[in-house]
Amino acid sequence: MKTTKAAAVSFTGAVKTFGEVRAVAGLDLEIAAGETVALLGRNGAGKSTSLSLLLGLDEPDEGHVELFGTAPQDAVRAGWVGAMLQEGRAVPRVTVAELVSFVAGRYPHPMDVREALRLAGIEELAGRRVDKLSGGQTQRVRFAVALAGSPALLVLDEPTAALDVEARHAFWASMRAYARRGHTVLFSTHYLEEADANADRIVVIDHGRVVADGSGDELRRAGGGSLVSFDLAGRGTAGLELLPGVTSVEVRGDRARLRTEDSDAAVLALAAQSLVRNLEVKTASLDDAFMALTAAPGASADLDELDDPDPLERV
Ligand SMILES: Nc1ncnc2c1ncn2[C@@H]1O[C@H](COP(=O)(O)OP(=O)(O)OP(=O)(O)O)[C@@H](O)[C@H]1O
Repeated sequence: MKTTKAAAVSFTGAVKTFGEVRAVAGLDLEIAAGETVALLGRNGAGKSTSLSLLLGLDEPDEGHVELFGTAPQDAVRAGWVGAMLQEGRAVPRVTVAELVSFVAGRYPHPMDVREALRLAGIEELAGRRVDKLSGGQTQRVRFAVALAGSPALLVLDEPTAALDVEARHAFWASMRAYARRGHTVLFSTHYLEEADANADRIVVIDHGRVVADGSGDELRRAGGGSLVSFDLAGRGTAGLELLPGVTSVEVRGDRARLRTEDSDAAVLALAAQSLVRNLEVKTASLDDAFMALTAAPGASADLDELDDPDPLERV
């Protein structure tokens, strides 16, 4: 039964196992109605499986998943949910407008078809056959299909994966416009900057459970702290892990980098040991924080990768 108080999305101890693999391993997550939430995680972290549970495409082995206080299948059947998934075969021989109209017709309070095409940026494709489109065009048709029912909850699995830069900007502008109307949006992505710019909240999952949940700034603080780099000039690394606030020590060639929660105290301690050659202090990026939050215990990060991230910070 739908109540105004119920969360839009609620995972309680959800588990989904495939043979030996615990794809979702005790997921607890609540998303309030009206929130826009990004789901981040490395390849295989469990994002798509979590979205399948949420959409009622799969059942959890343990725990519960609810949408608006009811079972996912019931919420989907009631027309409260629209989804854009990574896969899905194109329907042959129908036009874009026919497909979007067909989907809209299955919802109780659909969006005007032209409005859905406009929001997805594909008005000019209305008369084109859906099985004759490019990858990016197909992706935007999927977005129009997800919007067609004017759903209270919009679920988007890697929505910008095949889009060029201009299409990405247009997509996020439309997504935000839709969210501003009071709808709940949950999207998964590998693009940290896109998550930071377009979500109220970022949920990081790793090995099938939530490892961080907050705004981009909160994640930077939780996972990153500050990075203090300097030349070792032949000196060893013994004792560096004991300096104030230091949570990790990485060494590449003759250069060391400390991740620390107290960069001022760490720098003073380094100065006392005359270890301030080519000293550099910077706040961790969201990319750094993400890698720290999802790194396997004992894994060492590649300094080149951290110092020269992809402009879009894809993870
Ligand atoms: N149907 C399935 N059968 C067997 N294993 C599966 C199945 N679906 C997912 N898995 C495994 O479960 C784990 C989680 O996969 P999932 O697709 O949910 O991750 P993801 O975070 O969406 O990854 P990506 O970013 O690569 O899309 C992986 O180890 C994957 O190989």
